[in-house]
Amino acid sequence: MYGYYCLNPISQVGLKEFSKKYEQAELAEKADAILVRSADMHQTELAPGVAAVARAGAGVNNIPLEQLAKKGVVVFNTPGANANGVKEMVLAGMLLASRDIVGGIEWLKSQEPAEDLAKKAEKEKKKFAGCEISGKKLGIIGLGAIGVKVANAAVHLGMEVYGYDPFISVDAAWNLSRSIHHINDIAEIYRDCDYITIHVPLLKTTKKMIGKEEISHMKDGVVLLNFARDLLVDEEALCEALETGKVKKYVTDFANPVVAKAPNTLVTPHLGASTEESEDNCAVMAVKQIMDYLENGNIKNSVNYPDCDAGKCVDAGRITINHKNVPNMISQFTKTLGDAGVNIANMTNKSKGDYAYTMLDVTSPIDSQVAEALRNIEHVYRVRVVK
Ligand SMILES: NC(=O)c1ccc[n+]([C@@H]2O[C@H](COP(=O)([O-])OP(=O)(O)OC[C@H]3O[C@@H](n4cnc5c(N)ncnc54)[C@H](O)[C@@H]3O)[C@@H](O)[C@H]2O)c1
Ligand SMILES: O=C(O)[C@H](O)COP(=O)(O)O
Repeated sequence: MYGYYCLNPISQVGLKEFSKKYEQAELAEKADAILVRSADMHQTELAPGVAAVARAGAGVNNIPLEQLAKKGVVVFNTPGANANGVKEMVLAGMLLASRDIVGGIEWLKSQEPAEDLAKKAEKEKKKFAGCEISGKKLGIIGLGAIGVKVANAAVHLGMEVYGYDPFISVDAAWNLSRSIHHINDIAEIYRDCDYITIHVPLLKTTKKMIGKEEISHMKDGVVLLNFARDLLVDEEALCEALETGKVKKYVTDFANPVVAKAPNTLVTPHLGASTEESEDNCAVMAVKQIMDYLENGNIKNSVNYPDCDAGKCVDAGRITINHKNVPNMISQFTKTLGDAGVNIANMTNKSKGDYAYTMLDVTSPIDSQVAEALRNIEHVYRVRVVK
């Protein structure tokens, strides 16, 4: 039996994908795999039995990826599974920033339901008027799963769309509508766009990427949307720009004390992926990835180890090794197996940055002594006898 533990509530549709070989552990220490959404895992000490963490979602800044990689814990996410949910929120955000729809609704709620209400509303409506998004210029920073969907939808809404992503994937590029202007210099987005939306991961290199300098290059009255992570924006600089009207509206999915008291800000409580569909999609993908990893050792959509797929094991045994990406590891593995008289039928080795993963299918069952000998090799983080 395998055990899983959920650090956040995870969609039942996803959890039902677990086969009979799985049960929900009462304690995280008893689990082979952890499922998580936005819970902060940076201070969480995982038990040695935990082999995998699956983030049912995209952003992994809540997970200590390096630290877990060094313990041989593979961290997965679910790329694209909640992208449509976020896209719809971004479109709603642009519309809410363009006319004072929220203000209008609140005004009406505050009125007595008197006979002359319709007349009064006609008189007041100019206070809540605004502009249309059709014909306006939208700049998208980050053309991944979400950025591409926002770009294509905005084209259909009549916007002129400018996209910037120096690391765009081939898949994302293929999915992008041909009418999107591909921008190589982000300054063009700041200079020309009426609406700017950010869809990049929070990394050391992207933290506060929108600061005082960047805002100063933006058009007066720009609308800034942030459905990615709050720390991407220097919110002190942003508040100044909101006060002066340089930024007309800031639409963000991330509540914090700074934006909560800032003027001209529309804050939603991290709702981007909170739809039935996105929650189900993410959970299903996360669960499938965990099962394939625990049962077969295959890695798909990991963010700290390379993807590696050897299919189902048809030989007598399969052993997987998480290790540092340094010279002379494979020769030590093959020597250890060779010395123990174990014949290798198939071998796959992949690396990602400092970390590597080796899958070995062997023609005789692996005993615990051989596994222990592999564990004792320097720079080996984890050895699993999968079969
Ligand atoms: N509000 C929500 O509920 C919600 C939901 C999903 C994702 N997110 C956030 O949105 C982010 C993006 O999600 P995604 O699914 O599109 O991820 P993704 O990995 O598919 O796309 C991210 C894109 O950003 C690009 N990028 C990285 N650094 C860049 C830079 N400096 N400049 C321009 N582009 C850069 C990458 O090349 C990639 O194409 C996530 O990391 C997460 O933080 C928020
Ligand atoms: O990165 C993500 O996928 C989103 O921020 C969604 O987070 P959530 O799963 O906690 O809603």
